[in-house]
Amino acid sequence: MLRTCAKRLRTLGSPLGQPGAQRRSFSSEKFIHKDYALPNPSWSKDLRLLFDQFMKKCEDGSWKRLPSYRQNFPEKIQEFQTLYLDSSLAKGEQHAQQFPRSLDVGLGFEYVMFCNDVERKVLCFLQVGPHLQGTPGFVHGGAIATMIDSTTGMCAFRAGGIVMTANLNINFRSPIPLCSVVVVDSQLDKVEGRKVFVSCNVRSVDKKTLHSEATGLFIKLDPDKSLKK
Ligand SMILES: CCCCCCCC/C=C\CCCCCCCC(=O)SCCNC(=O)CCNC(=O)[C@H](O)C(C)(C)COP(=O)(O)OP(=O)(O)OC[C@H]1O[C@@H](n2cnc3c(N)ncnc32)[C@H](O)[C@@H]1OP(=O)(O)O
Repeated sequence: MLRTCAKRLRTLGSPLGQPGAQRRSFSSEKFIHKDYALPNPSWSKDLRLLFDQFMKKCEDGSWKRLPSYRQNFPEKIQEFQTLYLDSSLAKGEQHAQQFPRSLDVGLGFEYVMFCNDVERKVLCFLQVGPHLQGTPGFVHGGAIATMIDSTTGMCAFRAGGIVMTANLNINFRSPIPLCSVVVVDSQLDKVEGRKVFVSCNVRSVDKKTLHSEATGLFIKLDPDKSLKK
């Protein structure tokens, strides 16, 4: 698996074999507003198959592919600031990027999310790159938690608007091989006032292996309480 992964990355001209190659400029509009939830040469056959299968399901409108950018659009940041922050945008934050999109193509998280708002589900098809290693040959638990947080967070966001994670509870059942593809499957359980409850599991593509199970509690932000910085 790792060998196939390294081969795909070499085709990409990835920095894996050439230190310093393909470094991005932070200010590059091209990278910031590029939709990363679309196939690129680092995607394995498994990831492409899942992508194609769900793009077909999008045709009748029941499922929707969610685009994904490295940086939120300025108007979204402005809206968030106006509603929830009491201080001005700090210098460093002008270059802030979404954490799961911050690694070079193919090396970290390669993923696409699809949502079904009637079933209140968000699925994430995820390929875990070689820079996400924890135990040799397997994915770091923090990397798994990141994508569980992002997928359940998106599920909560679609139901409740702007939310923050208050609690994430994960059982790691079996390790995820590095460079494999997994399915992160999240489901909205209930909404109680400002509390949004979501559950999630992570399985292999053939569904035979349960890698992780999780529950998340998200709180809808209260515009009357600003977040302190
Ligand atoms: C910039 C633009 C944005 C636009 C977005 C656009 C597109 C993107 C869309 C989607 C992507 C989503 C993907 C991202 C996913 C990543 C999300 C993260 O990782 S977030 C970072 C980690 N989380 C924190 O750092 C939170 C730290 N905690 C807090 O700030 C507060 O505790 C907060 C906001 C969560 C709640 O604070 P309170 O003051 O508003 O609310 P209180 O009154 O404390 O709680 C409300 C109710 O919730 C319960 N509650 C709160 N925390 C709880 C907990 N940990 N366990 C159980 N219950 C809890 C309380 O007991 C209370 O319940 P009772 O109403 O009394 O019944």
